[in-house]
Amino acid sequence: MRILTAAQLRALDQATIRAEKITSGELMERAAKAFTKAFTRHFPDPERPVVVVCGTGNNGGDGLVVARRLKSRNYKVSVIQANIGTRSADNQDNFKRLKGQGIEVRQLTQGDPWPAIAPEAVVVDALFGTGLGRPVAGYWAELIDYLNALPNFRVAVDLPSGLSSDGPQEGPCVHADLTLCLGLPKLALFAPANTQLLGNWELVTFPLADPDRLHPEVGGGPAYQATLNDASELGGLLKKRYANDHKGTFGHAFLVAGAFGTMGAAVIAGRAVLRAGAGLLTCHIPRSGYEIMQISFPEAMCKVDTHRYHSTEIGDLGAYDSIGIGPGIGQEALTVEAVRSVLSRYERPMVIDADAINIIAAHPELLKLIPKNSLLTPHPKEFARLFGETEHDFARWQVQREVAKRNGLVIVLKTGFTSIATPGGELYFNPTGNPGMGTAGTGDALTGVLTGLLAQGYDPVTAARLGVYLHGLAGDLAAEELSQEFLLAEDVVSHLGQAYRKLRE
Ligand SMILES: NC(=O)C1=CN([C@@H]2O[C@H](COP(=O)(O)OP(=O)(O)OC[C@H]3O[C@@H](n4cnc5c(N)ncnc54)[C@H](O)[C@@H]3O)[C@@H](O)[C@H]2O)[C@H](O)CC1
Ligand SMILES: [K+]
Repeated sequence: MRILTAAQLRALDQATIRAEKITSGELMERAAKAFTKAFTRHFPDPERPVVVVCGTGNNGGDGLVVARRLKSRNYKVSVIQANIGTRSADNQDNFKRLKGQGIEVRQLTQGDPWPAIAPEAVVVDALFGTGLGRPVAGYWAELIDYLNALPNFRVAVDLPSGLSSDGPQEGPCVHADLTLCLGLPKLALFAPANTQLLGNWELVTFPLADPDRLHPEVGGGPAYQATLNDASELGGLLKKRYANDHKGTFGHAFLVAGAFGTMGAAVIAGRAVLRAGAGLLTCHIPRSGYEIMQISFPEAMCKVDTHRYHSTEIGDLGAYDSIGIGPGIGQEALTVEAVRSVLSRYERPMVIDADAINIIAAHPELLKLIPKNSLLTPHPKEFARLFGETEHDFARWQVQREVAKRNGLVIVLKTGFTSIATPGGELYFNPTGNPGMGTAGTGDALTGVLTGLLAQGYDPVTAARLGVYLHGLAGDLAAEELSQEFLLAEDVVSHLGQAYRKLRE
């Protein structure tokens, strides 16, 4: 599913109107109908009052249609009409259509005292959407502050009013508890800095033209800025398994992980390699980790380092279909040389994580040695160490894209909505995962999953998109069953099976 800028969304609306020979009013009706359906799912009790706060653009127009539709379902709905500027045509039409419906409308003009809102009412925020042209100021900014100070549950239409859809946040913004985003996702939904403003967000879909056909109309560049990975597309990327397939078919993975005191990282990542479906796994570990590995994870083969506590000399790599390097390896001088040697000798895409990333950050000349199309999986701090600090989420995505393209790498930036930048310049966002996965070892599990997918012959971009999705979905299924608080990395790994099953459905 494509992620569009506000300008691209406007062009898409026009393309839809032309292609389907409908009016803009009919498109607004579609959007508001889909919103109302989602809203009534969240708030099924029509007795609970709903106050729709409408602006004068099309976001306000949506709000007016929502009010009319809720009324027809017998909801106790009223409207506060904020007279911000000139009404859009569809706002005007729908304002007229409210007459005679028995809906109370209160007018709010600059300077008026704040309207009273019963504390149990759900406030529907329809002041501004994607048409926001500048930060909200003056009286209307104070209205936003007033709404934010109320105890009411706030549901945003499309976006919380005041939110910048395509760039860093400036100015006041409604703090929504729930955002029902219309049509297609906007970049702002994925920015960690916006988490508090958006509350939970959901996408409310309705038929729109195909954005991939927009190109000529938005003038140059791709007609979308990023893509949200969805199950229907990813499910189709899963490889089929055939009756005569065997261990060899699914690849031999090699994992360089663990050191004295961090052997758990090797165990977790190793399990994830095989649970993701690789045929064979060899782990390179320091001598003191040998028993730990063999006892806790008998399915793995072990290559033991000459050093008791660290990995220092890594042997022949020719036999392996994929390599994962980094979890728990530490940053000893001898380990730095071991990493350097693996990067220079291996010629296929590999997975680079954790301490291997920190080693590369401390020795930037290593960046050039990374085999093309390898996967790097930094979290934000590791990303900053590698590629520098950025001012905001949007600048970081820009840097992520540039470094992925320039170095021919797949960069997996691990956040709430993990982003994946590809050597071809694409940016993908992942929708699965939950805060319960913020626990020791889940990153090691991701490294294992990605290494396991590469071993099976998935191309690196597909491996990244699928691996991040499956890992997050496994975490979601585990949290559903066990609660977020209880979750351990091993629960994520042990739910990979259900995640595969669900994705294949
Ligand atoms: N395909 C869809 O998803 C559809 C979504 N729709 C909704 O339309 C809005 C966008 O509507 P638009 O009229 O372009 O803009 P807004 O209503 O967001 O607000 C614009 C309005 O406000 C003025 N304005 C802008 N910034 C400020 C400011 N800082 N202070 C004061 N006034 C400001 C501006 O001049 C306009 O008058 C989208 O979000 C959806 O909710 C449609 O229903 C069609 C289908
Ligand atoms: K809004």
